Amino acid sequence: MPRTDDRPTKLAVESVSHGFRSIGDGRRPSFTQVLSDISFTMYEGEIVSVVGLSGCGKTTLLRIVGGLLSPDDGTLRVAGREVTGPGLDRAIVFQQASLLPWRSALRNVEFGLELKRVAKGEREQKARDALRLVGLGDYEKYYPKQLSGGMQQRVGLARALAVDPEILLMDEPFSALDAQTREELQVELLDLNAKTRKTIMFVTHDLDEAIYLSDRVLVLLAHPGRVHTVVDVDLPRPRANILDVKSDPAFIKARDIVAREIRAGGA
Ligand SMILES: Nc1ncnc2c1ncn2[C@@H]1O[C@H](COP(=O)(O)OP(=O)(O)OP(=O)(O)O)[C@@H](O)[C@H]1O
Repeated sequence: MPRTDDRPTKLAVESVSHGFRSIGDGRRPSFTQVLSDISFTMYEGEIVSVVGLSGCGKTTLLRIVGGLLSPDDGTLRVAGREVTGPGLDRAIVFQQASLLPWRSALRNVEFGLELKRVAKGEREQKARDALRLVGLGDYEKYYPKQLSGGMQQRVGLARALAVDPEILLMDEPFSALDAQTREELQVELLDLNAKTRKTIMFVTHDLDEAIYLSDRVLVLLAHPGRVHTVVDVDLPRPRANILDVKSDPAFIKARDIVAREIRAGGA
């Protein structure tokens, strides 16, 4: 169960269940229960990773929290308010940045602010600040095709941050990047979290990434997806560089526990 905490609750997921109906190829329609009775809480400034075997429902859960899917049952609260659909209080970063190719980096970051109807001058300022925050202050005029994969993902992150969401939802955001760029972005995400105190839900397959980034790791079991356990990561913040952290006994212990819990459920 999630530990209690003095910090304000940013996200409360209460008894969420969801299934998909498929209208198969001439056969009888079927229903698959994908998530069952999921409950957890995230506190302000926390990074919580969601891990579990492929198909256990991590992305489905993130899409429900993002309001892209309506759960069959259960309730979601963001900063105490019940939410039933998408909103600018939650921003999602996917594996691909999906930038608009005809817009510069700055204009891409402005996109969410346009939806929020922020006036032009303020929009540009906020977009510039967000680009600076992700280390791309000098690249505002560049178009997506002129940027590397890592830089495009940074622009996607800036676009999400610019609207100043309560919660950042990240679905394997670094998994398409090479190992070195991935590590750079992990370090930058921790730095960003320290500067902005954003609450971050982070879906990943990579246990090292989950432990390095997170305060807690939510382990889901499959068929149907359900919360098996929540593992606390007992590493201080700010975190040292990845190599030092990975050799820290607390890192090794947390990684072992998470790996064991995933296997225990998958057996
Ligand atoms: N739109 C959909 N229609 C029908 N079934 C779906 C749909 N989306 C997901 N599923 C099924 O729900 C289950 C969970 O999928 P989901 O993508 O959430 O899992 P995941 O844990 O994120 O997987 P992975 O780790 O492989 O990305 C899978 O069995 C998948 O086939």
